[in-house]
Amino acid sequence: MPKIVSARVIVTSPGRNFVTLKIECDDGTTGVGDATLNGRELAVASYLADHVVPCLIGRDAHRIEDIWQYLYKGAYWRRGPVTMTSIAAVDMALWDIKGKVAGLPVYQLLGGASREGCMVYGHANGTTIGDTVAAALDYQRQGYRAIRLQCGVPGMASTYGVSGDKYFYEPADADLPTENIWSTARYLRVVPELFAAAREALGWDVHLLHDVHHRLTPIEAARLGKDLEPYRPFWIEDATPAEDQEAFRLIRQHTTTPLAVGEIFSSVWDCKALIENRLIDYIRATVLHAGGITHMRQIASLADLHQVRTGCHGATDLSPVTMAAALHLGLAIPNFGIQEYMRHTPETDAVFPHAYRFADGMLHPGEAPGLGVDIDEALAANHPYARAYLPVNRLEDGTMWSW
Ligand SMILES: O=C(O)[C@@H](O)[C@@H](O)[C@H](O)[C@H](O)CO
Ligand SMILES: [Mg+2]
Repeated sequence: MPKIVSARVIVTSPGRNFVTLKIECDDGTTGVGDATLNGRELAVASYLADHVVPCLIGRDAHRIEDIWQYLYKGAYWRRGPVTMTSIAAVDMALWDIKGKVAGLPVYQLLGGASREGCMVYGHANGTTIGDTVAAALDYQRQGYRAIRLQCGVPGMASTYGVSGDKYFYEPADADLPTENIWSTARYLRVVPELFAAAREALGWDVHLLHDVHHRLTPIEAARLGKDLEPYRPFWIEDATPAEDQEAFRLIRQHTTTPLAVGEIFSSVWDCKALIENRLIDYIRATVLHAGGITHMRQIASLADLHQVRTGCHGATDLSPVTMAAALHLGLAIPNFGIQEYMRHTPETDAVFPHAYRFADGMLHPGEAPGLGVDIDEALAANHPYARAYLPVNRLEDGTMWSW
């Protein structure tokens, strides 16, 4: 059995900050796990290096479930994004090792392929509705079957999801949090206009999605859901702050627009009520912040019992290691829905060479043994960490709001 002899935490910043755990066994096999928590990276780096790594040395790398339980129950202070992201990094690395030792891609260890590939959604954004629709047409031309639409709000200097760059969106943007100003009234007027223009230009054979990004009250979210029904969105995401699980019941009572939530969830306990009461249609938790492949598979199984499908988070602050692990899981589970694919920059891809490939609107993890991704440590060393924060949001009167 492969015994763990070392585990290193690698912090690198090829355009944005990433934290990666690399585990090495006595037979030379290595495995990688993503440990990136956007805006709080060093908390996880320390949790791993100072508290988890000492407990890993000497353990049997094949005992993934036992190590998961040891780190989860052994922490005493269970759950939360720092703990579960740290456990996730160990878990991903151990699945990577197991696949390499078996000579199989991880999806084969999870039951084999349940589909030809994982449908992904691209990110069309623009300052105006016209710019956003033009970007969406470009994604459609590239073969994307699903496209997220985010546009500027007239009268607002900035909003979530709209960047100066057509293809790459990076929310962590400053050494201290940028302060944004928000107006729900202005926003609620522009999104239905955006979807009407998009349907007019793109037609009906493409899925259109939108991320509300935690900013509406339940009744405002119900309003948006109703207003978008004529345009058949694939989903609206994070319609209201996710921890208020009961709020989704109110939204459900008013609209048939599908609801997605969960990228900030870190365990099954955060979403159990939402899933069991069928208050959502897609669960957005993913392997990085929700405890790795081992725990995300549990969440997906619970979701499957209630006809909830996965729609895993896949923003640029989740490294290619997470994308690879999510695709192996997404290929294998019965209730895969869609995978977010906010493409990384070439600079990031160079540090994280990977086997997954885009074709025909889908990503496939590839056939390399393990996860099919690695970290180029020499290149990683060229990109020193630079503190960066996600923005904060205030209403026009200065009230602190969700970003
Ligand atoms: O759906 C999404 O991709 C967003 O919610 C993310 O861009 C999110 O803002 C970032 O991952 C936060 O770090
Ligand atoms: Mg989101």
